Amino acid sequence: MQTDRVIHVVSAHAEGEVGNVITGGVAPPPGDTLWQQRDFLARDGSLRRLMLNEPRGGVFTHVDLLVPPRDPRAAMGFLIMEPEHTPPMSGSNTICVATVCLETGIVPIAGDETRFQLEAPAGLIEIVADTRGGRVNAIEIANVASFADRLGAALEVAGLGTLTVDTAYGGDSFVIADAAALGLALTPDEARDIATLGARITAAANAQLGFSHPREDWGHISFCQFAGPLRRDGATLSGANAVVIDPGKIDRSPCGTGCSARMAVLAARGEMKPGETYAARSLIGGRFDGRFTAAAPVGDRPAIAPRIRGRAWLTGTHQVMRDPADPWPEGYRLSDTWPILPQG
Ligand SMILES: O=C([O-])C1=[NH+]CCC1
Repeated sequence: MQTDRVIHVVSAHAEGEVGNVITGGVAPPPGDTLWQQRDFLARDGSLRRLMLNEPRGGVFTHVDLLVPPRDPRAAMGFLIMEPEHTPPMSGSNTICVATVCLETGIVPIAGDETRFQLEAPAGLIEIVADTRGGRVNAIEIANVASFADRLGAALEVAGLGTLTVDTAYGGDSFVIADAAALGLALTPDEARDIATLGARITAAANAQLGFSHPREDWGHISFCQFAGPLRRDGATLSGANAVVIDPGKIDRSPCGTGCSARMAVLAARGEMKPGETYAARSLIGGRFDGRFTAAAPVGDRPAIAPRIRGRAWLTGTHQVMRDPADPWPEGYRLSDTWPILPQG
């Protein structure tokens, strides 16, 4: 056996969405802040290609790199690599990272409930873990401030005509379209169509609407979220969503940043009040419980402080290697399983 890399990975999924965690073998990227480290990973791309390209990964995977935190209140920092983007924050990835940290002892379990902080490029994320019985039963995260950007914007999409969409930020940026208006029931058999359509809507939204965070250097729309109908039962709104991740695959979880963005839009429309919850379902039946805890303005922009609760499970440990004689040292991808990113 020959290898010039040994990267230690604990693999996991959160409500169905893969979030593999690099626990060793990779030096922290250059940068004085996690955002600068994030920038480096996004520009350099070599770690993403090694871990997410075939034969070591695939368009269905994300990988999270543990790094020393910069904020002394955080137990650990982490950098998120999705198939195309290196985002400020991600709900399913945070739940995977928190679960891996607890179940491998990086963060000690402290009785029935374990509280700690993680640091993402977007900032400190409070973690409340249900650790009854000495294992992780669920993770609740206090996500970053989330806000609606545009409500009821017109969007021209070739072959579909003019859609009415919302855009919002929930730790990452979304264009949100009404699933029913597009004839989508959000059932698993629609997955390929949803993924293809969603990638086209994201590209059109970037070309026609755009996004700019008032504080963060985040100037594009990352995802299209198809929002299913909501049913209200007292203080709880229940419904499905499907979030399409560039270059065109569906989040198997209900998408924590997507739920946060959707709650921000509901709040902006007066359709959700502080203290109410959003029980979100994904195409495979994964569930996140979102809670609109309070208003949390971002500068002069109305915003909410969302919390997301979900479960993750470990699926294995791996030592990722690279043989110097491998003719594909950074792996490979083909559009039959890794779609080509549509242009606007
Ligand atoms: O839960 C989340 O926010 C996400 N899951 C995959 C992409 C973003």
